[in-house]
Amino acid sequence: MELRLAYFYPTLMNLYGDRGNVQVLSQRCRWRGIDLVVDEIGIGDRPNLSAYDLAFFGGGQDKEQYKIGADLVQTKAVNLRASIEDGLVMLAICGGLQLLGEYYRPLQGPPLQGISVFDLRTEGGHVRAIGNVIVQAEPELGTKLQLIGFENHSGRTYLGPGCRPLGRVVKGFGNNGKDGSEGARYRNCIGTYLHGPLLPKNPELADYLLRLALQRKYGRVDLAPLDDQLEKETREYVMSRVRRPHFLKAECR
Ligand SMILES: NC(=O)CC[C@H](N)C(=O)O
Repeated sequence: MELRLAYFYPTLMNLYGDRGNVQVLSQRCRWRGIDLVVDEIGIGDRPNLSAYDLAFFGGGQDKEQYKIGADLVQTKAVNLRASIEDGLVMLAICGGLQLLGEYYRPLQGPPLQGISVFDLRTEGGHVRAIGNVIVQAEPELGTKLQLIGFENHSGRTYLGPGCRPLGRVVKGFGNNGKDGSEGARYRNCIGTYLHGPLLPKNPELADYLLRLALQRKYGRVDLAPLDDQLEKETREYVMSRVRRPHFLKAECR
């Protein structure tokens, strides 16, 4: 079996080792004899996204978001929106999540237009949300699934009725520090503020994405279980040390 993954802006949108998410998907496929072909999609590229099963879009600082923002809207929005409607499985982290919404208005500088895959809007806040996060995933992802990660963002994201959250914040800040929501979901597209990178610490989520992609492409899912003992020990260690989030001034970006 073969899956193809479109990796958006890998050199610019790669905060806190977000690239590790793609490495985890590749390795978990390899261990199961599935070939994951990764194509890097950069500024100016016009990929035929209907040829892909998965897509990944990492986080970035405001300055990187400004570098790719116009390209995303002008050369990729139509194709990407259509593919997500068609069931493309996508994971977007932090700055990527924000640009899949309607807009991100940073604290300084003009607003960045998003591509409205998600019904959400993001406003820059005066203090950054920084710290470890625990999220209780929504039941569709697994009734007992808790996700862990690290957040560092100025943006406060507010979801509209057209998308659901990825989960509820147990510890940390999440989308906006007020309504308890974290991340967003629309069809097979998941967005989250969790860096870390996310998937090495949350292998269940990696397999959830692979299952969706295999189901869509082959109509069946055959994912052999893996030995995740090391990942489980890492999670337990991190969870035992998660404290309340702390905040720095926005100028410290
Ligand atoms: N960690 C990130 O991807 C940051 C996203 C955005 N620049 C913000 O500060 O909100």
